[in-house]
Amino acid sequence: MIRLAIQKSGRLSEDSLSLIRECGIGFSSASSKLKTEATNFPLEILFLRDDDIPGYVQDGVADLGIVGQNVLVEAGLPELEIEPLGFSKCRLSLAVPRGQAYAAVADLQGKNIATSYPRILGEYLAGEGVRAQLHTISGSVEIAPSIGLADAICDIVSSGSTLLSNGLREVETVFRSEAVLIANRQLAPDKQQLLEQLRFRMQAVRRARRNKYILLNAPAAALDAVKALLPGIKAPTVTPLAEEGWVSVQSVVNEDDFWHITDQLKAVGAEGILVLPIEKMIS
Ligand SMILES: Nc1ncnc2c1ncn2[C@@H]1O[C@H](COP(=O)(O)OP(=O)(O)OP(=O)(O)O)[C@@H](O)[C@H]1O
Ligand SMILES: O=P(O)(O)OC[C@H]1O[C@H](OP(=O)(O)OP(=O)(O)O)[C@H](O)[C@@H]1O
Ligand SMILES: [Mg+2]
Repeated sequence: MIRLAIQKSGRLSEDSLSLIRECGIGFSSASSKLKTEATNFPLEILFLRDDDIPGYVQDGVADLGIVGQNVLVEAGLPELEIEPLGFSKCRLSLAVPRGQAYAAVADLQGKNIATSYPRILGEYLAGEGVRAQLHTISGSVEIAPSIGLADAICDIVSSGSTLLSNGLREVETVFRSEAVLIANRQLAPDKQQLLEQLRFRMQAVRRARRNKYILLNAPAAALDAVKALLPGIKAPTVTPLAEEGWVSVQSVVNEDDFWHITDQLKAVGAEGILVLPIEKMIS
């Protein structure tokens, strides 16, 4: 049995649970339960505050964890990271009141900065040669300037709407973060094997999420152009259509390139383009 710690409730919870489910692992998740066992994989899930997860994995209380890189690095345990998971992407940024003049990070010299990330911010400012007083607070950091607690803040930003509604302006990106899988460094061989199985499934799920299955019809004369646009995993599948001079092409396309490639496919004469989600993708 391997133990995985995930956030009980917050920004990481839903995506962590869906990732485990998409790995084909079933479990019951009553919101009051702090621990559950998977029904079809030797896995126990612990539901914790995210700040506690790196320490628990380091100490072996949990074998694995899902946590934001911001929390992991702030805990001083970046070496526990083994796999980026592609969700909960955000950044740690410095922000100042909108009306306040700001040209460069040197303007923060001698200022009071409120943050929940004193280690990451401290290292960043030291790298920039700036000395400032850091005030560590554990939440609602964005209100610090308006209540006279600080001249600037450093906190998590995603859409920027929290900064906007608190009259703040983002001025520097200090750190970029996403959710990662972390693991204890001294797992017993049987747990190491379970970790590898889980990691393999997570990679297949992530690869599938990043790609789409594409089917289209094209004039045979345009086949070389279509093949060049859709190289697929190895090569696209090409089958003749019942109509002379036409072929059907099936391939895999990266989600990020999808719209751009579709425009080019239409330009070379492709028709009836169908795009389907992929459930798992094993390379
Ligand atoms: N707005 C956001 N967009 C994307 N990711 C975010 C956002 N806010 C936070 N995150 C990521 O999700 C993690 C958890 O955020 P959340 O706000 O739920 O933490 P928390 O309030 O500290 O939770 P807990 O109660 O578990 O301590 C953060 O550490 C960060 O990695
Ligand atoms: O740039 P935005 O999209 O506005 O996101 C940023 C906000 O999101 C997080 O807080 P969250 O909403 O998770 O609440 P919390 O402070 O209770 O953790 C974070 O602490 C910021 O305040
Ligand atoms: Mg927390």
